[in-house]
Amino acid sequence: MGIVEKIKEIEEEMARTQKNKATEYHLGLLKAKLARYRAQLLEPASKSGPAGVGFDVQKSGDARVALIGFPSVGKSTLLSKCTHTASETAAYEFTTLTAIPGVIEYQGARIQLLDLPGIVEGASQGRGRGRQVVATAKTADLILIMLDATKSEEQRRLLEIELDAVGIRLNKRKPDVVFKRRTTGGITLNTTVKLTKTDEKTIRTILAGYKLHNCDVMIREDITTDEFIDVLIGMIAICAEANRSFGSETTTGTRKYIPCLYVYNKIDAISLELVDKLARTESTVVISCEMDLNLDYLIERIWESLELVKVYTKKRGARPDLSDPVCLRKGATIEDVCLGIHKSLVSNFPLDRGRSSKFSPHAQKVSLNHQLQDEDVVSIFTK
Ligand SMILES: Nc1nc2c(ncn2[C@@H]2O[C@H](COP(=O)(O)OP(=O)(O)OP(=O)(O)O)[C@@H](O)[C@H]2O)c(=O)[nH]1
Ligand SMILES: [K+]
Ligand SMILES: [Mg+2]
Repeated sequence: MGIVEKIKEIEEEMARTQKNKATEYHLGLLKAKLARYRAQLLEPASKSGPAGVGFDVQKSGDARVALIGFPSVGKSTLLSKCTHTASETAAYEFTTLTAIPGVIEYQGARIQLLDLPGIVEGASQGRGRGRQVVATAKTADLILIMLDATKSEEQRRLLEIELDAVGIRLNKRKPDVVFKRRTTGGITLNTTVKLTKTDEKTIRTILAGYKLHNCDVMIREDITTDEFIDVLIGMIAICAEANRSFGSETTTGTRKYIPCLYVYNKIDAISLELVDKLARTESTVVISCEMDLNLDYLIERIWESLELVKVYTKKRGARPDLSDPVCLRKGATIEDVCLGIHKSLVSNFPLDRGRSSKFSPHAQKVSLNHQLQDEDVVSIFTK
């Protein structure tokens, strides 16, 4: 029996099984199996080359934003409007056949916007260039799911399914579970909160289902069985990857938690009522590329969603350089600033000295791992 049939069989059994306390444990096992088969399905085929590898476009700038959508929703039109790069646009599907990078300059940041080919249902399973597209999406700091406002609401869910299938979790936080593999000692399961949506027995069954007989698991939030399986598969993939030692973006089993904006284009062609309804939806921006509607607002929302912080650098005895900020991801440290300037700076960093402050005279000496706030001014002393 092939994997696809096995998956179908499990899905049927799950549909047949009533959901209650007595079956929870059995369902957990089925879910674990299902997730494992789906991950296998997405593994690169053994001989047919490195499927699941993204387009070979160099990352550049301070962040990468990927445009994902069905054909002809207006992805290339958007790139051509928001950046100095022209990407071919046309009324027929699959106009764009490769990844086309452009740059959005905003608030001193250089944001790479990637125009990608349109994808179709089943893209994640190797249809068309879809697999390459979704693999590229995995390398993004923000995903723009671009939708045609004149088409059915169904498109949005279909795209989410494709991204989910390659391990992309949109607008979700990674569940707080710590997992450590051991060679002996059995399973140690610790929780810091009361589990109300799953239970210890189910978790142990799932671990056994994965032949994980020796490990430490620490659960720090009230997760569901599905969430547990998801984190577990992600962690197994990371371990497998570490053993293989090639690029992290190639394995589909790993999970990536990426923020996402839903962008409805072509609002010039729908009713005002519908525009209003869509605009009120969470994480959603409505635009018209053709009529230049709301494009500035979209860029503002992109900037916000990326959560970049701007840091100014200052030479000793000089005023801070406000014209050329360094943009970093939220949570970035002094070490990241040093790495951005020159690799050797970190190794030469003598006594953990750096300074970070607002424009106040109360400069503060901080260490390499000090986290930066927006608009901090940083001076680096190597002696
Ligand atoms: N009415 C309307 N049409 C638009 C708008 N934006 C783009 N279009 C049209 O939609 C068609 C497709 O635009 P593209 O930018 O080529 O779409 P795409 O998503 O890049 O398409 P593929 O590369 O084939 O996947 C073109 O005929 C555009 O003129 C818009 O805001 N309103
Ligand atoms: K097109
Ligand atoms: Mg295009």
